[in-house]
Amino acid sequence: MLNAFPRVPAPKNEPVLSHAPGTPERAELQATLKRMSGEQLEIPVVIGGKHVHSGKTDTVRMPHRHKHVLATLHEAEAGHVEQAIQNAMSVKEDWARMPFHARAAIFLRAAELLATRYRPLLNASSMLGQSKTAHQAEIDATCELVDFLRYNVHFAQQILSIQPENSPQTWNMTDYRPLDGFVFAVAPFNFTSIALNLCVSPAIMGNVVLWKPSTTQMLSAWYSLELLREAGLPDGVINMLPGDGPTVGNPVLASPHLGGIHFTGSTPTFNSLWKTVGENIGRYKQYPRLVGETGGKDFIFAHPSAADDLEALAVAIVRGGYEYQGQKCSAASRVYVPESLWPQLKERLKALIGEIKMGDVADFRNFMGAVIDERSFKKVSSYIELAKTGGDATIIAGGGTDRSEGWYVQPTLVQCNNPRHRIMTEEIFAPLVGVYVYPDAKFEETLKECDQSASYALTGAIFARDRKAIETMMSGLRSAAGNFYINDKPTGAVVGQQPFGGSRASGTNDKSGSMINLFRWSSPRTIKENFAPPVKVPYPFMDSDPKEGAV
Ligand SMILES: NC(=O)c1ccc[n+]([C@@H]2O[C@H](COP(=O)([O-])OP(=O)(O)OC[C@H]3O[C@@H](n4cnc5c(N)ncnc54)[C@H](O)[C@@H]3O)[C@@H](O)[C@H]2O)c1
Ligand SMILES: N[C@@H](CCC=O)C(=O)O
Repeated sequence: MLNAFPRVPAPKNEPVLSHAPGTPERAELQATLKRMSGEQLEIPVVIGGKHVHSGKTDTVRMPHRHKHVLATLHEAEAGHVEQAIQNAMSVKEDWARMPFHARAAIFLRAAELLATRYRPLLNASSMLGQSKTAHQAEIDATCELVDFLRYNVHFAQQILSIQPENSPQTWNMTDYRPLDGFVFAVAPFNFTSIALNLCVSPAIMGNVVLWKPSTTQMLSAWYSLELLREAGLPDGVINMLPGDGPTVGNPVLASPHLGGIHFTGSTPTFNSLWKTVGENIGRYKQYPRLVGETGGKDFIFAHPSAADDLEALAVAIVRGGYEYQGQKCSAASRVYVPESLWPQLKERLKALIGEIKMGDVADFRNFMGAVIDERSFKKVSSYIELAKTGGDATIIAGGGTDRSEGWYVQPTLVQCNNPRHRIMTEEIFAPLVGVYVYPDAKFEETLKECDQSASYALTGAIFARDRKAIETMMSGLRSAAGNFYINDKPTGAVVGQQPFGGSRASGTNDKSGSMINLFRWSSPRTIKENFAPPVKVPYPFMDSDPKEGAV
């Protein structure tokens, strides 16, 4: 019992630890990597806090050593989905009625645990299971997830405090109820933080969630759920349903209790979920909210006036394009360069790419690990083959692949002679960057090409010194990216600083890690209380004046 509406602690972005040689965090992480590499977890379906071993199993492997099994996971089937829905609906009222400060405390405690004891666990599991380097794991699995937890509590409190005007004798209120039914959170493989945040943001607003992580993210997903359990999350608020997409998804989407989908993943998958919801629309007890952050074909566009910033441009292309093997929805994957800059830039890119070390992420000298799985390896290999044999394209750097031990793909740079080349327009989601070199005089024409040639609009970056050119690019590319960077790479959005999301085929642009996203998980009720309700029917103007007669 608490007779107060306390302010939540002011959030600050979690500092990124360097893991440099000699630091305590490096020693702790290395010890955890060693221990986890020697274990083989058994990951269950989790319903109402109970661990269910379905018996239908799959394996989680290291992408960079694909024979190494890290975990066996039990896959959920239709019966488990039904149990999970029943369980979620049975705890829904209790969770929704829990006072905000109590819900908030659970997520704040989780943030604290993650910033300390769970840090090496989440970092190591993301490194081993998703092939992230120590730095990429730290900025995702620890820092961004801590930020999501703390900022979402802060944003939720701000929302609750947004209240309507009052008038004499009346008091008006907005009651931020959770949605009717449950929320289905469907997660991609590539970000540990995003996967859990898909659950946390609806849950902080009082919703119950069915969570379907990606099979290739299951190791870090398991430790993420353990984190919330240890922080005090009641059983059933988040039920975890590992497994095949449609096997889990179809029965969930058929439930009359579906209240919303919180999705991050590819555009085709979100389209198929949306289509199924449309087909099932008559079944639902409410209109499900559909929130989806999807694919990208993110650009870097250089203006001739970036000549004095060539090194920054080259580094932005390399970091933006190849960090985490180009498997960020925000990764730079098409670059537009003026002819005047290309000869010098090309040499710098060749040199920088040539220095990149790729290999086992437990070896901290490596800048890149492997791509996530065989499907991804085959997909990017087919684009490399296209570059080699299809004409209209030249491989400038990289182009090699090796599947013998891990799913390794060299950082690859391909010059395309046609701005509509498939490498310049399709999401590949791997370390492959396309470059189109344009005549300086065709700057504005090429800007239009950049805006129109891909169906996505997630992130984009421009490089220029000339302020007039910056303004022209800002306005010419206004609809081409939901996150727009000036003289910076297009990746690395920070919660609270650059709310993240895109439009067109990149999603509903509900800006994860912001108040905008949290609003989607609430069904507000407006309440008016009248302290002096009228006690007679006639209006005052009808009161009869004895001197007035009918006109
Ligand atoms: N815009 C963003 O914020 C953002 C962030 C991260 C990743 N992404 C995108 O995610 C993609 C990469 O992730 P991925 O390969 O895991 O995506 P994906 O679409 O293959 O899978 C995403 C999730 O959907 C599930 N799924 C597939 N079919 C389903 C169905 N019928 N019902 C229910 N669930 C189903 C998968 O099992 C997985 O958990 C890229 O396209 C990337 O751009 C976008
Ligand atoms: N928010 C991340 C991208 C997430 C997508 O995979 C970034 O800004 O780089």
